[in-house]
Amino acid sequence: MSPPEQALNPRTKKYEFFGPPGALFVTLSVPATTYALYFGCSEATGGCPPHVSAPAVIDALSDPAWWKSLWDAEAAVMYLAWYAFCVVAWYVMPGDWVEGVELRTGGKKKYKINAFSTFLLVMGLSAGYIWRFGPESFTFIYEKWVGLVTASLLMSFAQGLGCYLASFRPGAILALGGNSGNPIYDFFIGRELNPSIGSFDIKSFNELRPGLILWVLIDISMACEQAVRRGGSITDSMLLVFLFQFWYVADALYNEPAIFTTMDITTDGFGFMLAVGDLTWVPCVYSLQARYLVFKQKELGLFWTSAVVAVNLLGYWIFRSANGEKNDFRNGRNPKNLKFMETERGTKLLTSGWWGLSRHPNYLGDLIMALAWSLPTGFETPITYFYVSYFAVLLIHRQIRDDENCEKKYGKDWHKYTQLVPYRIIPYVY
Ligand SMILES: NC(=O)C1=CN([C@@H]2O[C@H](COP(=O)(O)OP(=O)(O)OC[C@H]3O[C@@H](n4cnc5c(N)ncnc54)[C@H](OP(=O)(O)O)[C@@H]3O)[C@@H](O)[C@H]2O)C=CC1
Ligand SMILES: CC(C)=CCC[C@@H](C)[C@H]1CC=C2C3=C(CC[C@@]21C)[C@@]1(C)CC[C@H](O)C(C)(C)[C@@H]1CC3
Repeated sequence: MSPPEQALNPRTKKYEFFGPPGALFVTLSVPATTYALYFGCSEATGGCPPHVSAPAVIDALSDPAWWKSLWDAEAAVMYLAWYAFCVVAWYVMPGDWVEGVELRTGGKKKYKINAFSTFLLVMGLSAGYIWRFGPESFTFIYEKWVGLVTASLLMSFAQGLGCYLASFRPGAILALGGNSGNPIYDFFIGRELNPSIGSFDIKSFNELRPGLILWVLIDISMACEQAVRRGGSITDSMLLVFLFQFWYVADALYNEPAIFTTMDITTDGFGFMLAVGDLTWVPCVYSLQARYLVFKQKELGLFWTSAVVAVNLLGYWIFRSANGEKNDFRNGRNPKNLKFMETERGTKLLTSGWWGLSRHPNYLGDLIMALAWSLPTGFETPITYFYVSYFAVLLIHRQIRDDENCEKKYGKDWHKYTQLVPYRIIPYVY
C-alpha cells in the first residue's frame, strides 16, 4: 500500500469477535444454526424439537443424500428471480436521492430512497395474486424452505467473497475495523466500507430490501399455509405475529433514511457477516414463529391478544421515538428541544429525552418488541424464543462495540457523557 493509501486506510489493530477463530466460528455457525432451527423445529422432522436420537442425527449427517437434499434448483431460481426483481425495482422505481453522513474522506454518499415504494409494490402484487389464485398459490415458500435457505446462503457467500476481492482495487475506502490483513477475519467482518456498483450501494440495498421484504413474504406464505389447512381462516396468534413483523418492516422501509446513521452504514464494512445477516438470517430465522404457528395452531383469545399487543406497542413506541430523536438530531433538527452536550469532535450528544435515560434506548424498544413476537407461540417450547435470546446477546455485544467506537471517537467527552447517562440499555438496570 502506498503511504497516502495507508493514511486513508490504516491497518486494523484490534480484533472483534475473538479475532479470526471467532470470525470463522460465526461464519460456520450462522448457516448451521439456520438449518438447525428448521430441522429442530418443523413438522417435517416431527416437532419442535423432534423426538430423534443423537445416533439418528449422526446417521443422517453422514449420508450424502441428506446433504444433496439441501439443494433445490427450483428454489434457487426463485431466489435469484426475487433478488433480480429487487435490483430492477431499485433502478426503475422513482425515488429521491439523499446524502448519508460525512465519510472520513470528507465527502458524502448519495442513496436512492425507494425501499418503501418497492415494498408497497410487492405487497400489492402479492395481495392481487393471492386474491386471484387463492392462498394455496402462495404456500410454495413453506414447501421450498430448505432450498431457499441454501440459495440465500450461496448468495451471501458470493457477495461476501466478491466484495472482499473487489476491496483490493486502488482507491477503495476500507472500514476502519475491516483491514486487519487476515483474510478470514476481513472477509467476515467486511473490508470495504461502502462497496457499490456505480450509484448502487450494495450494503444499504441488502440491509433493507431482499431480506427484509422476503421476511414479510415468508410470513404471508406461512399465514396462507395455515389458512389452507384451516379452510380459509387464520388464528389470532398468526395474525399478531404477521401484523407485528409486517409493521416492523414497513416502519424500517418507510424510515429508510434513518439507517444512514446506524452503525452498520457509518462504521461497519460489508462482508459475509452483514450479507448473511441481511439475506439469510433475517428472513429465515426471524420468521420462525410464523412457521411454527403453521403446525402448532394457537388461539389466544381477547385478553392475551390485548396483552401481547400492549407489549408490542410499548416496544414500538420506545424504538421509534428513540430512533426518531437521534435521527432528527443527526440531521440538524431538535423538535423536542432536547438537551445536548458539545464535544471537541464537533458532533453533539443528546443528554435528555430517551437518550438521557440510557445510551441505547432504541435497543430496549427493539427487545421488548422481540418478546411480543414470541409470546403468541405460547410456552410449549423454548425454541420459538430463540429470536429474543439471540437478539439480547446481539444487542449487548453491539452496545459494547458501539461504546468502544464512541470512546475512540469522542475520547474524554464520551467519559463525561457516560457519567451523565450511566445506563447502557435498560434504565436503572443495565
Ligand atoms: N432487528 C435487528 O436484528 C436489529 C435491529 N437493530 C436496530 O437498529 C437500530 C440502529 O442500531 P445501531 O446502529 O446499533 O445503533 P444506534 O442507532 O444507537 O447508533 C449508534 C450511534 O449513535 C450515535 N449516538 C450515540 N449516542 C448518542 C447521543 N446521545 N446523541 C446522539 N447520537 C448518539 C453514535 O454515533 P455518532 O455520534 O458518530 O453519530 C453511535 O455510534 C436500533 O434501533 C437497533 O435496535 C440493530 C441490530 C439488529
Ligand atoms: C448472526 C448474524 C450474522 C448477525 C448479523 C446481524 C444482522 C442480522 C443485523 C445487523 C444490523 C441489522 C439491522 C436490521 C436487521 C438485522 C441486521 C441486518 C434492521 C434493518 C432491522 C429493521 C430496523 O428498523 C433497522 C432498520 C433499524 C435495522 C438496522 C440494523
